[in-house]
Amino acid sequence: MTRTPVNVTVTGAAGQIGYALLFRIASGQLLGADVPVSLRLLEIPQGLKAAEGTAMELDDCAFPLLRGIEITDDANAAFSGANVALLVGARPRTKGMERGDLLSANGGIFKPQGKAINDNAADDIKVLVVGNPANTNALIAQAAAPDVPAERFTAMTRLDHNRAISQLAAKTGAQVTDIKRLTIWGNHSATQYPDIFHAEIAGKNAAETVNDEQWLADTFIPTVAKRGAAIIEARGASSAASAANAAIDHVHTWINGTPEGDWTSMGIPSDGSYGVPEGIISSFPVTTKNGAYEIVQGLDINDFSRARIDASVKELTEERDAVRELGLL
Ligand SMILES: NC(=O)c1ccc[n+]([C@@H]2O[C@H](COP(=O)([O-])OP(=O)(O)OC[C@H]3O[C@@H](n4cnc5c(N)ncnc54)[C@H](O)[C@@H]3O)[C@@H](O)[C@H]2O)c1
Ligand SMILES: O=C(O)C[C@H](O)C(=O)O
Repeated sequence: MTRTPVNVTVTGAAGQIGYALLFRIASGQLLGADVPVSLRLLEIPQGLKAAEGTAMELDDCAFPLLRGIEITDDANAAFSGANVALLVGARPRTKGMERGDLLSANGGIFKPQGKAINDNAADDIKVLVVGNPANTNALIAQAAAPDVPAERFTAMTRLDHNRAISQLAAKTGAQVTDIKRLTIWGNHSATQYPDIFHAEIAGKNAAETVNDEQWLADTFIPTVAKRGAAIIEARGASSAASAANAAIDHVHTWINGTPEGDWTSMGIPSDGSYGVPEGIISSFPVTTKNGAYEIVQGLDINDFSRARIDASVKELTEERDAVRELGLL
């Protein structure tokens, strides 16, 4: 039986994340080895030629699942019939620039794109915002798409999740595959809180296994939370291949489900769980099944965690208030 291709729209397709992402989508790693895909690449006019070059390379791979590539600078065309939208195109943070500075620079991009999704995407559209500040950009896009269920707009904290697993594995000598139930709470920013109190390493509680609150507070949390800045410092450019990898993981898990006994982290519109104000897009522990996600409920939040979740959520409410004042909500 021939399956109808899934339409995947990627914005910022000519950028460095786009370059690391598109070949993996076309090869089947986003949706599955038996799912044909049709790509829509959205760029600004100056990016179109480079996007065409990437499309030539995609053709040259002769990917069996790739059924078409359209390149455009028109958001309405790019999101027409989109089933999955990866909103990557944005201005990346450069050396010394704080993420808060990016709000007004990037906010203007996500409002029209949210409207274009509202007006043109398929009914089952799933949106992942990667472009920073990802949580608040997702909120702006979601607010501009009143006809799309709010929960379809998500922001990427999977890179933080993967970074935290890798750091914890290195500290304990475990394999990354031994680590389960880790959570990123809050914003994709330096205030995020990687929580290991409910995590497990080979079935044992991670915080008890580490048993070193000073390492947790002074090394683990800042290393994970400031990893994006450390990569910029080292590479002179923000993370690209690891960000593309996390975007693949995020969408793949959303569609295909979390493994039994594990969960993942996603930036999603809060329903008020864990005292996070309803509506802001904050990272939570979630399980996924049949293309839908649910917040993991009933976790005990100790004082150490509470203070850090609250600090990141406070930053998110301030970002929301700032974009509201800019007329972006
Ligand atoms: N959430 C995360 O974990 C995470 C991780 C890494 C990077 N990022 C963010 O991802 C974004 C992209 O990073 P990059 O390194 O690929 O940047 P890049 O500058 O290499 O590419 C961005 C691309 O977006 C395009 N673009 C700009 N405005 C656009 C618009 N309105 N419509 C369509 N395309 C547009 C640009 O022309 C450019 O080609 C940045 O905001 C970066 O900070 C997020
Ligand atoms: O922090 C940044 O701007 C880069 C990116 O979000 C990252 O986490 O690598």
